[in-house]
Amino acid sequence: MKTIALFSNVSVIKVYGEYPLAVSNIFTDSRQVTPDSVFVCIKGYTVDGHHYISSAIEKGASVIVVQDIPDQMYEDVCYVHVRDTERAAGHLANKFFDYPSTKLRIVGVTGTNGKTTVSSVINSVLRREGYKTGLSGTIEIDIDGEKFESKNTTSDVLTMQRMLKDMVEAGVTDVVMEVSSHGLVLGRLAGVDFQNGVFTNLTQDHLDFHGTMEHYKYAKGLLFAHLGQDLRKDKAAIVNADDEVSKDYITMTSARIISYGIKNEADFRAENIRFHESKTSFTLKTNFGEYDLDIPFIGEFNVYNILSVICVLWDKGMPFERILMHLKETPPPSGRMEIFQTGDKRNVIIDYAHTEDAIGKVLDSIRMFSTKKIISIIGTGGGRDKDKRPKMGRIATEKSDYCIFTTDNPLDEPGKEIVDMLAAGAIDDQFECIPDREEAITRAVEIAKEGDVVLIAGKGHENYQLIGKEVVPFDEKEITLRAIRDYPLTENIPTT
Ligand SMILES: CC(=O)N[C@H]1[C@@H](OP(=O)(O)OP(=O)(O)OC[C@H]2O[C@@H](n3ccc(=O)[nH]c3=O)[C@H](O)[C@@H]2O)O[C@H](CO)[C@@H](O)[C@@H]1O[C@H](C)C(=O)N[C@@H](C)C(=O)N[C@H](CCC(=O)O)C(=O)O
Ligand SMILES: Nc1ncnc2c1ncn2[C@@H]1O[C@H](COP(=O)(O)OP(=O)(O)OP(=O)(O)O)[C@@H](O)[C@H]1O
Ligand SMILES: N[C@H](CCC[C@H](N)C(=O)O)C(=O)O
Ligand SMILES: [Mg+2]
Repeated sequence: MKTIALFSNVSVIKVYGEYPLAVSNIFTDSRQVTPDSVFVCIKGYTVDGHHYISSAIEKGASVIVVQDIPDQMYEDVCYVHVRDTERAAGHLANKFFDYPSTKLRIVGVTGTNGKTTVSSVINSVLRREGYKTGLSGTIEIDIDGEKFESKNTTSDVLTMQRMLKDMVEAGVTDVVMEVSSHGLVLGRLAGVDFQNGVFTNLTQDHLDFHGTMEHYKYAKGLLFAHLGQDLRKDKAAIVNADDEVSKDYITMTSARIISYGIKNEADFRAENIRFHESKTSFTLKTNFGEYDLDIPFIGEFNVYNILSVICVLWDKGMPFERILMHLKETPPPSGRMEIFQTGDKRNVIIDYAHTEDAIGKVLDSIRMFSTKKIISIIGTGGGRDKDKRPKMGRIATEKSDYCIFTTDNPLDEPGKEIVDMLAAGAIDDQFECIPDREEAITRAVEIAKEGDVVLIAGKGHENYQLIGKEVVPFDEKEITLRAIRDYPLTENIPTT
């Protein structure tokens, strides 16, 4: 692309040297740089991209975008000084990849919990119906069935625009994207033209990053601001009528509003909900009729998730009977309330709950069909929102019969510190602390009796533990099966 054209929308303070006629690519990571490309220096939380200018030039970068003017400048290299390199990266990426989001119908899903579940189900139903789709979120990036690793729930602005361009080239028409609060405030979604914004819920998480719930609420609201005020584009915000915060989000957009809920009045409302061991039934009330529905999901929270899915699919114009037909047969994504078939009479559930709200709701759901004891394994990540730890410990002890507090990606934080903070919230002494997660799982299986439920919370689909700087392979299913073999039930006396 012509360099002058590429920079036409960027607020440039000064250009040192001359723009080369054209550039071949853009990067924010020096390790990926290829010849004749643009390298944008981003000041990160860990390092400053300006430190990698030499390395980017060695790899052939011909334009360097800086926020701080370097002491030494090489001849033959063009330096572009801007006020904010992160913002510039958003403009450059959109321009370079030719505004791919405007060629796609994009659904953005935000909220503290439920984003992966909702996005995955929307994507699966659209595919079953024959749409060519793209999915991006916590578990993976999936372009019409081809899967790629996803480093973040919402990718950095360059990965985002490159991914959307790849989706356009693959013939994708509809995209479902998880939108994290970090993604919204860190400019990762700059320029993304959403057709739908979905709000699941807002409860405590990520206060290490956002500081207060008010800032966290505002961050998620930015998705609805992204939907914009241009009424020539047909856009809809899909909000949870039972979450107070929806009122604030409605004021942030002029898009059409579609609401769903269970308690309050809503366009799509679930009534007469019946919970079963491996499915949930309810009556869906709409302005155009009532429908009975069975979904292969457990828990009231999943009724909310599926209601939001219905709103999106309906807004896309999918025939209603077909939506309902597909939903009967579309399972949850991996590691979300997954009943792990071990062949043993101890029941094991693998779930991704890592907030107070999710743990409480998951335990309530299990309690609804479980007549024996619930043993929960609860952990949190190192360095993250420390304030949520005692709250997670409290709700877990309140709603389980026994808890084992452990680690879940401790990073550089000592495991003991993490488990002690979880235990600080315990309401009784029915718990123990085992920082080593493998030992914690083994212990839970060892003490569980026939019919008991072992809930392994926090990691869901993750097949690793982040310890220090290491990514240690960690397979909860393998560990569980080993524990079942090492501690067979016959040695246990069944609970009465
Ligand atoms: C706090 C945070 O968001 N950090 C993100 C940030 O990392 P960072 O600021 O540490 O980056 P850095 O390592 O300092 O690097 C700065 C710059 O130097 C460049 N660099 C670095 C090294 C090098 O050799 N050469 C080089 O050019 C980097 O490419 C980068 O441009 O930029 C990285 C690249 O975009 C992100 O992957 C990283 O996410 C980390 C992994 C992370 O854990 N983020 C979490 C907090 C997060 O964003 N979570 C949300 C989910 C929340 C939810 O689910 O609700 C998410 O969307 O994932
Ligand atoms: N609507 C909901 N309300 C409360 N808890 C939920 C809801 N949906 C799912 N959960 C719980 O939260 C966990 C995470 O769900 P999911 O992965 O769908 O959310 P997410 O928003 O994508 O999370 P993350 O931000 O960590 O990627 C689930 O395993 C379940 O325990
Ligand atoms: N999206 C969540 C993932 C948490 C997953 C859990 N396994 C942990 O590491 O705490 C976050 O960024 O906090
Ligand atoms: Mg997710």
